[in-house]
Amino acid sequence: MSIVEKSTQLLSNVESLVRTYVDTYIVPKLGIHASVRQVLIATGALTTFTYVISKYFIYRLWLHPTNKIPGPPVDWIPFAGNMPEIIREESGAPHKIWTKKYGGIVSYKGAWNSNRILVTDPNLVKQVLTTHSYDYIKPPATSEFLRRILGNGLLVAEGDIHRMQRKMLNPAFSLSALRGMVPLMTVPGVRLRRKWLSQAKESTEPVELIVSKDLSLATLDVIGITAMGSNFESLDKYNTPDENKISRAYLDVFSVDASLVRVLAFFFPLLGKLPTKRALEVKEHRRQLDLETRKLVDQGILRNKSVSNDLTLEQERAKDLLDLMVKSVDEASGYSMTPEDLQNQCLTFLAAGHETTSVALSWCLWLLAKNPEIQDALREEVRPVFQKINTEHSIYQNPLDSHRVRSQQEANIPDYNTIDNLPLLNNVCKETLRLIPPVPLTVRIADKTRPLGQYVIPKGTIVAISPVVSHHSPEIWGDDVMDFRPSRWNEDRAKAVSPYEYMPFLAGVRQCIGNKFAMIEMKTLLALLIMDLKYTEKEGFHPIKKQQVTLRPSPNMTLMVTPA
Ligand code: HEM
Repeated sequence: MSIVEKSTQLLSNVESLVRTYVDTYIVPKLGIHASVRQVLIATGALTTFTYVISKYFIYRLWLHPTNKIPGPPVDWIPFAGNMPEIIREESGAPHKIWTKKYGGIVSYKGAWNSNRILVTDPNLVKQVLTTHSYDYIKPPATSEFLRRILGNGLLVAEGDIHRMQRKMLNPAFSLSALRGMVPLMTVPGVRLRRKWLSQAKESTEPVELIVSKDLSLATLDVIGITAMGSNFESLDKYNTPDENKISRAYLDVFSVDASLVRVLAFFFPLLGKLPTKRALEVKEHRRQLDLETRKLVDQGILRNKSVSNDLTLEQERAKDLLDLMVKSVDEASGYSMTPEDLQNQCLTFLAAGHETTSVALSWCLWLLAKNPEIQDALREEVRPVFQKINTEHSIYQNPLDSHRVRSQQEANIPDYNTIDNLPLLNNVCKETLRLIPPVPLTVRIADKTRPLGQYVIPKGTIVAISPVVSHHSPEIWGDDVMDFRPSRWNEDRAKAVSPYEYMPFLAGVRQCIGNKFAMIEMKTLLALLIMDLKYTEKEGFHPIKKQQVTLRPSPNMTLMVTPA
């Protein structure tokens, strides 16, 4: 259909809408003459048509300053911009093609032809994420969506509030704090290994396992123990009457769901607010999460009131995130977090912390199943370190009652540095996060009109940053960019990559606060799950990567497992 035909059709649709409006509301009230009615209809239709065409079509497609930036033409569906291909293709796929064709800054269109830019040039990414980071905020609709699930915490805070929260929360994620959390991180890993090993031993043939669900439960247990000092036991109690309400809620909230309503909500945001069955379920889960996390926060506050002040440095190290947050005070203002603040941060850590890591581990096991030699080499590397752990030690029955530092020695649990310095384990984790970054794309909105490179980006423009584009660029990584090759991390080329090109945790002032936590957790769980289990692919199983906040495997990751 040509542009003239499309416009004529649109005008006739607008005219019929205006006619209905005039006949229903204006003519009966005012009793006006037929000829006046005709003029009213014509003027109304023409004004509406002109407004719609000028704003959503002429301005956005030609006159908006971002049109000076090269980019792809819009799809043939009027007002859909480039959304059809974005929705149709795997996350980041169109962005990769555009970057290759148009360069490190690309102009494209969202729903209703809204003006968007994609930035991958590392110097420009740095400007957005570091130099002028507070001038590029999260779009309010994205924050509202995240707030519904993740609470009103660090992830959605902006400006000075973000700056202050970040400063107060940083010590909770310091290396010394993380060192003390390692023994607790092994607890869900040991339990999951035990569960899979006993399932694998049930048959002489490889056993089929849905690994992503169990990984989600195990990572939730890690964050439960290390963030909130609570032993959810999600893994052991899943689908039983004693099931933890927090794990039930998260499992459901993060289940893959790409309903038509969600796709249409890109174009008609009000649809996203409809009280659909799914929306009501999410609301109820959120209510449960609020109740349960509030109980845990109150317990955490009490726990800290009753702790004496003569703690040894060793014990100080072994605190959980909540303990550290309760004690945190903003030096400049003297502000300390209220129970509500603590609850919101905990909700954020629970959701942001477990989902991303479990998704990363699911993809990692899949990549290792596809690359048996790397899997075998990794097993050889981690076995001597992790096989020494005494899994019968009391920390694996009562993690919260054990003295963590003493338990680490008694149970031979490797310490932070030992785990962190295993070279292949490190390379495998980094390579997984390069090839399949759990957060492949994130967006900001320009809060001020300001230059970016040689262009002017007006306030209100959506700015997309896509780690997956640079992670998959042959110019940066070489021709084998799409191969899973952990050894590339020993080579100069990978070592020289800019932090604005390799950014599974993003970069700049809003870089993932949990990045070191996530890396040591991922390494610990992976080592425990690989040391005496062997993973192979299930025949005919081809998971696709679905962006559901994170890049989840769909259907759930399923692998064949045997004892190794
Ligand atoms: C493999 C695991 C993880 C990945 C790939 C990941 C990735 C990311 C990314 C890309 C962001 C930036 C999002 C944006 O601003 O658009 C982020 C932010 C954040 N992450 Fe993570 N994350 C992981 C694990 C964790 C863990 C374990 C925690 C907490 C225990 C956590 C807590 C947070 C928080 C609170 C933010 C907001 C930071 C801020 O805005 O200042 N993440 N994460």
